[in-house]
Amino acid sequence: MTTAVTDRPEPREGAGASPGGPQAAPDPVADDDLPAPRGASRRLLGSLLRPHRGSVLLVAVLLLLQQAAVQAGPLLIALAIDRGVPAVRADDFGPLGVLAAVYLVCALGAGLLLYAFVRLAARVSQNVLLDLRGRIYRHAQALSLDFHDRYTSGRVISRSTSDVQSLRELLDEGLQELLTVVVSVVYITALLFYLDFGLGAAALLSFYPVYLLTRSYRRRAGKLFRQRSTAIASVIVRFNETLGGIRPVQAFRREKANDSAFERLNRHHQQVNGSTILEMARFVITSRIIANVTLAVIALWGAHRVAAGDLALGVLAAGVLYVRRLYDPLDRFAMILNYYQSASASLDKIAGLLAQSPDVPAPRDPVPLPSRTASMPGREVVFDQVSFSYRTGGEVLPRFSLTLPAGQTVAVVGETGAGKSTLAKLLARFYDPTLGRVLLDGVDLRRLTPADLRRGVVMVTQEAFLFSGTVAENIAIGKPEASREEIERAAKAIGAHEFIAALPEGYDTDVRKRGGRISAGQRQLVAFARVLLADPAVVILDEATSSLDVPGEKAVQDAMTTVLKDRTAVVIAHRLSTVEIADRVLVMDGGRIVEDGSPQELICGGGQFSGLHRAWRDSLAG
Ligand SMILES: Nc1ncnc2c1ncn2[C@@H]1O[C@H](COP(=O)(O)OP(=O)(O)OP(=O)(O)O)[C@@H](O)[C@H]1O
Repeated sequence: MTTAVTDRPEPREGAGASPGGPQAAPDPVADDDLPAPRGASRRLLGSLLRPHRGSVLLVAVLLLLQQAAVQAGPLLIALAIDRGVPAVRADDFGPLGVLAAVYLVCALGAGLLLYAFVRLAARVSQNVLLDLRGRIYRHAQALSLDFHDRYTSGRVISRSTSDVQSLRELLDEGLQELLTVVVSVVYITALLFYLDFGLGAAALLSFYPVYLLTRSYRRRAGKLFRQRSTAIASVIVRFNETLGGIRPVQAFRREKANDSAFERLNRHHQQVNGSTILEMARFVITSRIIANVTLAVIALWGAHRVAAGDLALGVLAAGVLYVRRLYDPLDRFAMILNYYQSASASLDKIAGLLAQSPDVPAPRDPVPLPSRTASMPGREVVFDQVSFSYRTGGEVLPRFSLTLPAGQTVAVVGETGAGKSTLAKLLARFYDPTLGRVLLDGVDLRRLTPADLRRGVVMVTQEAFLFSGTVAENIAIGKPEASREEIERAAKAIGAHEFIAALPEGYDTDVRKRGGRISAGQRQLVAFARVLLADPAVVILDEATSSLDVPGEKAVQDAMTTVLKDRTAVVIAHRLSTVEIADRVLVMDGGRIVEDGSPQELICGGGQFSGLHRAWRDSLAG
């Protein structure tokens, strides 16, 4: 994929219909829930756990052993009451001593096994989350600009933060308890049947209302958890957009309006959250009622049977203990189901994101670019019968063909919305043409490897973007293996060396977020040095519309001339002074190239450009 060495906010969806174009179709990507194929979440979970199969199996074995040790307790107590105590009455301390020793071993063993289980389970879950976060990050980076135009970055952040977090809660806290509950229920029911068939049957019967309750809770809470995850994503999106655009927010005094919009989203999140808590409270209260009724019935019925000599006292004591243990985790079960519901809603959303495929995929059968000698200026660019529509709008560029010979500097001018940036983005392969081909030295851009494309074409957009890191690191993005000498040479050629050397730590100065510590013109210079170092055959420059201060402008203009030299260059020109350095000018209007010629030809030609040029000259004279 082409390196966008600088960045510029893209128009949002819906802003893009061409004048008179057909109405935009509803956009599935505009929703928080991206469509995913059936079973995608399950497959995702499977693929995350598969590398840890061995550990997962060991975790299961540890849990089975640990629960066996824990659940042996009441059985040993029953034996102690019914066999150990009568033996003590007959002065035989042996059986009770043995039972006490076994009890102790079980208690200690259960503790040790729990420790091993928690350690191993934590390691598996941490590795799974590490893998998942990495997958989301890599996938989001690989998705095309078209996707990011429509699915805001806040949503991607929400996927890799709050959604991964709910999965973490399930894996770290919920899953362990869920497995413990399931295993203990199986053990306890079996033990109750072993102790006394009636007790086992009574416990089994009481599961039915619990099952009905759980089913209805899952259904209702599932819906609420989806809503909650969407609501928190909206809060994150709003945060992200506000802070990402903090300059316009403050410039236009949008704080109050933003506050109330945020308040609405925040309140909605609070309400949905409140509903989930209420739903959980309903579950807990009802399950306690079921538990207490079951316990009372078993105790009364058991006492009656003990009195009738039908049941041993120790068995009743163990039965009551087991039934308590059976229902004790029910309170936590609601919480576990919460984790589960919330995590499965999140997993669906993550699977939806990961199911999106890039619109500009890397080729399966790449074609290498013809080799280029140092003396060759740039590469030839051909737009062959190209037309283009954005996915959410009508046709923006009707079919056209265009050849840019190697080494030519082409200025593209035209009214706002004429299609200049779209043309440039097709050349940078941010998008693929709807019809036709874009060729670089005769090779379709779609057939180039990402590395060849990166070396072939670089686009510098209006807002020179600096990543956090040092100035040197920011320049080296153009060529990661570059030495310090190469970096400095590029900066010197661009005319950026003086200001960089004057920074507190020179090239090692951290530019901080978005290069806030250096001026807009200086950022532009760093971005140019980056391109010079990358040395692409074709450079596309989306010239800044904002005027810089006069000395700054001169420095930027000089740097631009250096960057354009000896390569094929496409400049989206907002200043007519830039056009003067071009070999050729393309005038665009409504997505069509309406004039094409050298600056002199067009100035004398009496078309749109000559009018624009006259107006510019007049404004300079005035
Ligand atoms: N991501 C997008 N999705 C849908 N339509 C878009 C998108 N980006 C641009 N458009 C539409 O395509 C048309 C051409 O836009 P483009 O950005 O290429 O114009 P431009 O000449 O570069 O304008 P400017 O000088 O203002 O940057 C416009 O109608 C615009 O609304």
